[in-house]
Amino acid sequence: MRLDIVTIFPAFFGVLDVSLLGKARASGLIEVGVHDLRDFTHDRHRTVDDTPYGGGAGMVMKPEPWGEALDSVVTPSSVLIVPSPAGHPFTQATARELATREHLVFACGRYEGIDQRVVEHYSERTEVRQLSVGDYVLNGGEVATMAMIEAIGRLVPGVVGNPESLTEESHEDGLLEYPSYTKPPVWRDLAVPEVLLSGNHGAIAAWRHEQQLARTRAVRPDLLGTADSIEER
Ligand SMILES: COC(=O)c1ccnc(N)c1
Repeated sequence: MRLDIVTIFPAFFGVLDVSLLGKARASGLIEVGVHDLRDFTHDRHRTVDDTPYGGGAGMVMKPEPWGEALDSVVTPSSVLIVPSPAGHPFTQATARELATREHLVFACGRYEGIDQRVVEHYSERTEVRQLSVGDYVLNGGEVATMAMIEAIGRLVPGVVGNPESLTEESHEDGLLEYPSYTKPPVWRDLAVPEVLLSGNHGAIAAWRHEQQLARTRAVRPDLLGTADSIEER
């Protein structure tokens, strides 16, 4: 998989050289290119924004630099991802799907966003996905892009050492994950649930599934379908 990121803060993505993704890059599983949008400007001030047509507060990112920057990385088989609070929800299912793609390009907008014609133009040439990481606003797409890259990157085969650890996580099966415990068996008078020490794998699996259902009902009832589908889970 190759990732290309266009941003006015390229240094922000230096962290991709460490952590899990650092190893994925070193092993060649994931190639990452970070591009400074200002390198695609031609004026002395390296201008990337201007006032909005129709008035209003803030500034809008100009289409010309974005056109030159994206032309340098986007191909017909790319997925152009534009992080936006107005985007479709980015979920674990989205991450799973994008982890199967060969080339992802992230366009990190700032200010009041990118001139809409950029999305319009590239939608004619490649797959464009406007994606939101939650119902809140950030100052720029960089943090959202980092979150999406981590969620996607860890699902790329070979990136996470033990693929088993990916199957029992929150949202993988539509439920929140069960609580986890490790040694010591008692800590500050708090004991690990007996069933987990029983060695009875059937009882442990049943307890964990019940914990998933209880947690999901309590914290994220929106993830549960109709009543009958809950029992099927
Ligand atoms: C500027 O980008 C955002 O504010 C943003 C991007 C993706 N998801 C969000 N919830 C916000």
